[in-house]
Amino acid sequence: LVRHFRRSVISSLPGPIHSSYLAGNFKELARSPEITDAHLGWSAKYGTAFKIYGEMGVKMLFISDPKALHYVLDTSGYNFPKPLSERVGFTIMLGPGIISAEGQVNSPKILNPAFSFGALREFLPLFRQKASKLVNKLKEQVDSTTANSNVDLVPWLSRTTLDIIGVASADYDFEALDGVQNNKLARVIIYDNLVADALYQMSDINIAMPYILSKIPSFFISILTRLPLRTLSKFQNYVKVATSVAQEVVDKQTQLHLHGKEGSKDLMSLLVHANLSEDPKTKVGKNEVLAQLTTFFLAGHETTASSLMWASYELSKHPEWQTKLREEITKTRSQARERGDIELTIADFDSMSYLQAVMKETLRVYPTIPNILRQAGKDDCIPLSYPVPTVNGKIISEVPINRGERIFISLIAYNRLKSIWGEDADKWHPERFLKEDHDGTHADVHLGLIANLATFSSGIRGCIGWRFSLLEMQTILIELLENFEFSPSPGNVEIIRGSTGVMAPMVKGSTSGRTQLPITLTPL
Ligand code: HEM
Repeated sequence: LVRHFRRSVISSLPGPIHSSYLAGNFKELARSPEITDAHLGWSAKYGTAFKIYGEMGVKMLFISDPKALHYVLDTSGYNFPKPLSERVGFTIMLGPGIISAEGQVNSPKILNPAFSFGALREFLPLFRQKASKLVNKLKEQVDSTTANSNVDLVPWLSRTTLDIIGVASADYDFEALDGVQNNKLARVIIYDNLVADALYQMSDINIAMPYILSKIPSFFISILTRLPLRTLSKFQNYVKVATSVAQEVVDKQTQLHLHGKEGSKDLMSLLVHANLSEDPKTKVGKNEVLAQLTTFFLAGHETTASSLMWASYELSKHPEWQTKLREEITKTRSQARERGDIELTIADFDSMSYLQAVMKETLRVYPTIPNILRQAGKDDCIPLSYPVPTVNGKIISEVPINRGERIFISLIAYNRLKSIWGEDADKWHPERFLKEDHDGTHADVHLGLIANLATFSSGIRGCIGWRFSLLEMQTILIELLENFEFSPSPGNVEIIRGSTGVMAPMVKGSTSGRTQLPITLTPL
């Protein structure tokens, strides 16, 4: 109660009104036609730090200010944990894995070696193998009379990244590219359009549920999560099926380890090894192992697939960039052959400036996770790059925050700041990463895991899989560009950034709630 009635500086900031007491401004965030609408509309009106309402009237600080993001995520990361409400939400969606973990869990440090440079190099053949399978499957779709095909790329890219994360994380092939019906988990994730279907325009009670659950003793949580709410039950079904698949994999890997066979160098092997460890510093419990897998299956595929969809979409509208990329690929391949390499290496990818520019610009304009939440672990003061006015007209250059108050970090709004990216920040314009004036490098504050972008978050809880994802996307994109010309779908099909939890493409006017990206592919 004392905390509830304490003076809050956040209360004195201006901000949007909310149309639902239960869901607060999360309703506007979840129900806008496009997932970017509320973020960018409010930011244009109120700037880079303002007040929004969370569930049940609780005030929160909305930030896209560079210094504030740097302070919360990098400088003082340990003082700003993920709020319990968010951890409860992730636990419902993915099981109690690394994303929802806080405090003393061993898996993050155990998993780091699997994402080291050396380990990632080992994944390149897997990426290539699945990318070429994707190309073959897409070629089968080509219409022999028109010599091209109008394909919905969503299921194909999702299947590819799901197959990759299955093998990489658990040495388990979903074989989703061969047909989702073959595998029960692939069916739940892709055929049922899991994430989009559950999160598209959620009801107020579904939005508020993780917050409500975080306020009650954990004993009641398991009872309440059995309520027949559609979103809850979709994800619970996912967790159930994913855990049973994870159980199969863990048993197999455990046997391999017990019989002295190392198993493969995938994430699962590292976790199983840690599960069998006697050392409490490195021991990872069985449930934690299962939960990490259910997390990786979803966190590691949907995000990467969506980013690839947006890259394909932008390239279909920019044939000049397709030409630049193809020329660069041909040149880099011939250099690799001259050195005696059959395939491109990570160093080759890094040397391809057009490819890098297209990837970075796509990640900037389309951060597939639009926002993240944090909570002040103690009373603190968040510095700002750009001072903001309170409702009384006082200008403040830092925001004092009370322990327990929540912070809504808009990755979308930060990635579009004109002060960092220039006046054309709203446009997909990869040239910016070829010049130094608008590529973000001149910014006062440096943030993020790559190119000053907030897309993968930043600091101690930044995305563990960012390099993995980048290499995977580059391999797939190269393979696609060498085999197909991309062009927009015929007719007046307008693609929007769907409000589906992650930023995924949808066809404007479609009421199906399904993510879709129809594109014309012409084999080369
Ligand atoms: C374009 C692709 C991706 C994007 C945009 C992305 C974005 C993010 C973001 C923003 C976070 C921070 C979440 C938060 O703080 O609440 C995160 C965390 C995480 N990501 Fe990714 N991610 C991508 C790909 C991947 C891949 C491929 C993997 C696995 C191989 C992965 C695994 C994780 C995990 C396990 C965490 C939790 C880390 C922690 O809490 O310590 N991500 N990701």
